[in-house]
Amino acid sequence: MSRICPDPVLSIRNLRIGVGKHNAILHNVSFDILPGETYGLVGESGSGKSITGLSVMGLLKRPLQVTSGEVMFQGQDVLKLGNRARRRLRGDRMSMIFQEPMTALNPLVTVGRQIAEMLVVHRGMSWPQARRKAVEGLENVRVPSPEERARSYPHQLSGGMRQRVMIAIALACRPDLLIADEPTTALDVTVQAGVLELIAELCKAEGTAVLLVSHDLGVIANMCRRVGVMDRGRLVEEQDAKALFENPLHPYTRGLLAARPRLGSRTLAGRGRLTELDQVVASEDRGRDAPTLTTPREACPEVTA
Ligand SMILES: Nc1ncnc2c1ncn2[C@@H]1O[C@H](COP(=O)(O)OP(=O)(O)OP(=O)(O)O)[C@@H](O)[C@H]1O
Repeated sequence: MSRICPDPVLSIRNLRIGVGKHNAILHNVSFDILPGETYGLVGESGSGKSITGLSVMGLLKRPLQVTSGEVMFQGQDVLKLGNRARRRLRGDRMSMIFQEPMTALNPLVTVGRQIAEMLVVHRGMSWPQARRKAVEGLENVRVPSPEERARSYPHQLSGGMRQRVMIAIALACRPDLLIADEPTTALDVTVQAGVLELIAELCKAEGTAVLLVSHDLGVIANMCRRVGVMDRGRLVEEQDAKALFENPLHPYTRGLLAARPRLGSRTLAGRGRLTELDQVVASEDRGRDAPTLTTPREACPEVTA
């Protein structure tokens, strides 16, 4: 029996990004994301994860620019679209959650209005209708007292609540692709797991594909079906998450895995994020040494400098 493989929602082909036209910092990156799939991009700081996500959204800022390649979104090369067409896609069929919601939220506008605005702009709803939907959106992301919170300004909410608002904005128009760039890195460990679970649950319910950018292998292991590993602007390995953690092929990936925090002799990757966080919190409670961290290159000398 033959299986029908759906067309990818996102297909990046030989993407190169440079500082200006010549100084390449992303080199021929290619990967696909299938509808409803959560794909993880992992790698050290500066490896090129964020600029990959930003280029899909059309949010790269000068001096960075795409110098060659294709970013096919639902069969259309978004790099060939004009600014207006890209703005129409953003927030509607593709959206993004950033690490620090305060930089993405408008501090002068209530959160309810910021959610409603997406529905007015992209769905043509009236303001009263969009406002009702915004309250529903806040309820969906489990913001308590959503009616009241809709009238709050971002600074009146906690970091975790602000990130939930960002998720409500990003998912308001039921996008086909969500790019989540380190969505929980800025949050307390106690709220990180809840926010990740929320993203996973809502995207699963809507069939939204997710590009999850993270340096945290525990997060990637818990959330993603497939994983791409980035090292200095190159995608050096791509595997199913389970296979990657059990049998990493590239020396850099082996280094990355060896460099992850360890508690005692047990490794953390491949186990639930909640379990990992529980262990970290428990070890801190007991006043043990914090997990030791090394860089992948220190941990795995095979990796070339
Ligand atoms: N505005 C910019 N001008 C010049 N170089 C930049 C700019 N923004 C990013 N870069 C460079 O692009 C490379 C990739 O950066 P990117 O932010 O994508 O890394 P990352 O893997 O997401 O790391 P992090 O998790 O720290 O953000 C880095 O070498 C960085 O110095």
